[in-house]
Amino acid sequence: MIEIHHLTKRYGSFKAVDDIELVAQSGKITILLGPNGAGKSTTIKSIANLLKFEGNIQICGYDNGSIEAKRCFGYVPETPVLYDLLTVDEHIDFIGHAYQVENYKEKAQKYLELFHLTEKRKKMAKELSKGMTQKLSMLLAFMIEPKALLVDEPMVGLDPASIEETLKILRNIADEGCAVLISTHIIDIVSDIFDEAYIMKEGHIIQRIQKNELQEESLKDFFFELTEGK
Ligand SMILES: Nc1ncnc2c1ncn2[C@@H]1O[C@H](COP(=O)(O)OP(=O)(O)OP(=O)(O)O)[C@@H](O)[C@H]1O
Repeated sequence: MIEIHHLTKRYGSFKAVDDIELVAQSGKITILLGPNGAGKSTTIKSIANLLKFEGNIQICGYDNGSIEAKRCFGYVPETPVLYDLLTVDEHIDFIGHAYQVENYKEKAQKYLELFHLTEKRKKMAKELSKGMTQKLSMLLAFMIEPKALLVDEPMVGLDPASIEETLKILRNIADEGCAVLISTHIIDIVSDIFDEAYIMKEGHIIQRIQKNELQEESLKDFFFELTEGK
């Protein structure tokens, strides 16, 4: 579970995120939706403890700055952070050892196949296409079998088949008990798989809604009503 209480992030005097509350439950896909500049990435980076912030964030019951929290969450950033000169296999070895993942090669193999990266294993990160680097970045976060998963704009740069595969994987990961939190502004892609949505605008959470509360209305219509078509 990921719990955020009274999260505020200021850049100078500007509040990019203003006193938000959010809970991403284990076994569920929670989405953070909002127009450009709403504060989604700032929220995700605060959860990943990459930014200084005010408030309290717990991951799996631990303060997000603690080593215990770091061991239990995976993070897929908006722009993949890889080592240009390491191969796909070397990235897998590095993360497998750093997180002390048992049988990490087997776990990675499953995602290499699902993402059609098997024949790229000996390629350096700098030799991969943009979509392939995104897939490698996801593979590295998924193979540690996280209890909480932060995914920032995961579908940018992926082809339609890869988007479908990624959505299936995210659903499976949630069904195995992980708290999956996805930040995105592309509503169509997540409208089928989300369990709960938080809608963010100008640094505030303006609405929280469960999928079964939407009834006839689509998530997109609901979102546009709240954000005035942004
Ligand atoms: N390093 C920074 N310094 C100053 N302001 C920043 C910084 N990073 C983000 N901001 C501002 O904070 C606000 C929220 O930005 P953030 O990147 O969190 O939005 P977002 O919802 O992820 O947007 P997008 O969908 O465009 O990625 C924006 O007004 C942005 O200009």
